[in-house]
Amino acid sequence: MTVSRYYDVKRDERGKRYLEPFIEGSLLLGLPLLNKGTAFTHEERKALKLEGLLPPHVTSLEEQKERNYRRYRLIENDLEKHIFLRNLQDRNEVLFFALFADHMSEMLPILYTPTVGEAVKQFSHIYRYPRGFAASTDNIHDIDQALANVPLNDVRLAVATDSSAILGIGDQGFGGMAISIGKLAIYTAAGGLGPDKALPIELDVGTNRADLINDPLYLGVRHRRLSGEEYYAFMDRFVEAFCRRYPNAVMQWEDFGKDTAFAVLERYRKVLPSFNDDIQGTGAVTLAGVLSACRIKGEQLSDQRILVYGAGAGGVGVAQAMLDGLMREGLSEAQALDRIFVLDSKGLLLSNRSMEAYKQKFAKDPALIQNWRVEGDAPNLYETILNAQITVLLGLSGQPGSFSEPIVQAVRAHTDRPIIFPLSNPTSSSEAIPEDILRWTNGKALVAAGSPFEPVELDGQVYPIGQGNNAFVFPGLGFGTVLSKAREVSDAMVLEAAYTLYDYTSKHHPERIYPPTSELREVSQFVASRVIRQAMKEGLAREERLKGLGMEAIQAYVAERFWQPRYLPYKPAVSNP
Ligand SMILES: NC(=O)c1ccc[n+]([C@@H]2O[C@H](COP(=O)([O-])OP(=O)(O)OC[C@H]3O[C@@H](n4cnc5c(N)ncnc54)[C@H](O)[C@@H]3O)[C@@H](O)[C@H]2O)c1
Ligand SMILES: O=C(O)C[C@H](O)C(=O)O
Ligand SMILES: [Mn+2]
Repeated sequence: MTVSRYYDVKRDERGKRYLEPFIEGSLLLGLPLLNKGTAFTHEERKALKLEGLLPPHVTSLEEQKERNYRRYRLIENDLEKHIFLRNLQDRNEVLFFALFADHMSEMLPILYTPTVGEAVKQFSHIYRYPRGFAASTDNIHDIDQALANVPLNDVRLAVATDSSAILGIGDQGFGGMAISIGKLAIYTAAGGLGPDKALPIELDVGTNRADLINDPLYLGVRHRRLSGEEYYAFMDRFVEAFCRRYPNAVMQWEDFGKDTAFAVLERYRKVLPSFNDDIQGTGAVTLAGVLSACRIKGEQLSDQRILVYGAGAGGVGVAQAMLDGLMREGLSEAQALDRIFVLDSKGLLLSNRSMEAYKQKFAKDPALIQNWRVEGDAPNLYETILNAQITVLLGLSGQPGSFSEPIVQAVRAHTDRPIIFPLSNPTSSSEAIPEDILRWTNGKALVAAGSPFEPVELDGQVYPIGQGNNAFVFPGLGFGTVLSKAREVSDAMVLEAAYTLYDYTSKHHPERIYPPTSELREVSQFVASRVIRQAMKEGLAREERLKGLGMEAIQAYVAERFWQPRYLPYKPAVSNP
């Protein structure tokens, strides 16, 4: 099997990798995985029939980066910057990833949250060039044929969304493809996954947005979303065909709304190694951050009383992670549940009202609130904070501004150093602005947010704002699963990712809640290594080469396989005289 229909990656006598293309001339310049642009050497130009098609001067990768970075810096609008970088990715992937790697913290908010949210919304209007795989109600009946058209033969990790709950901006129809593309760009830039091993996928089952369907430029199928049996018939067909085409691939489910997220995860997690980023990745990243905040406070997680605001994929995933963390500190499940309070749009979850199955574990016995002072049927956010003496407030509601000053002061009534994480994305959905929380609490609150925020200056002191985003977990979790060839992504592997992030932060940044995003690559390598070790411990790893390796050897194994943005030399199959 070759890596792609259009080329293969081989090793020479000395073990050095090179590209063997099956196409030549201008076709090569049109494929972003093969194109080097002006960096093709004179020898390569001759051998590949590129002479005359490129300017005479051969440019180095460094010079190409410089040329593009200069243009990039002249663009003022973030969405235009996103479009510029995406165009570069669609022209020349090595150059794109080399540039991204050099400017990780600067470009992350452009390629990923929050600007990717705008790219999702505008997808059909800013569209330029195809990328990834579009499964839809138009091709699901010939899905094997459609998948056979994908030129990549060795996909190891796919990110798929049905676009029903993109970030906090809801149903986005076909536009969700931009999220799958964005997540995979991080997998390559920070997670070590080769771009030829990655496949972004949009599962276009329709949209319930009339404005999209009525937009003449809209690129998705024009009907309401499939639901119920029809939806799962679509998903079953897709998953079966995907496993036939890519039997070695791991799947990351992304931005499925609460009505499908839990069901899809459970339905397929033993069919193919897979995880839901919003449930599991978010749970892990939040647990790591709350543990770090506790360390800064000089307290234990079990000293806290935790409120999770929002009970969808993110909220329930976070509540479960808190439960796991509390039990690791020695609490029984019942004791741990006593410290966790989950609210949805109707208020505190109470077991005497009907609710979706995935919420039920966190619902409280109504007897608990008998002596609470409450005005409506169920305690609201403010009432729960006061009555339950909350010390940790976690926002996964997508409700901007819901952590107002009275809410934050209510938490402060129970602790001098409240832990407050408005985790909803993009920036416009954040439950609060970190600067406000710090001002309201005279800098005492321990704050992290889902979207990036500039450091806050208050009374001469500078507070960096950690980014509590699953980007600190999914690249390492996914790449570790790929490298270990794990049969499944177990709950213990996800939890291991959380403690790895926590350990990394404790060691390298003891004063911070999360590391700076410039260290995403280091974090991801460490997470991948410990996820591999955990998969081995549980007997899930199928990679023979890992047998008997200790932690140091596993780390070396990961580092060696970490994809680097460097041009490989070309050696055409038919040698030229
Ligand atoms: N920081 C991160 O890494 C991260 C990860 C996942 C999700 N999130 C954020 O969490 C938010 C929700 O995403 P999701 O995937 O859980 O979506 P979802 O559709 O699965 O769930 C949304 C939930 O929001 C809650 N909600 C809605 N209105 C509310 C209200 N008025 N009061 C209280 N709760 C209300 C409901 O409980 C609902 O279930 C989004 O803004 C998303 O960006 C952040
Ligand atoms: O995409 C992000 O920035 C994080 C998370 O997956 C989300 O849905 O908000
Ligand atoms: Mn998401």
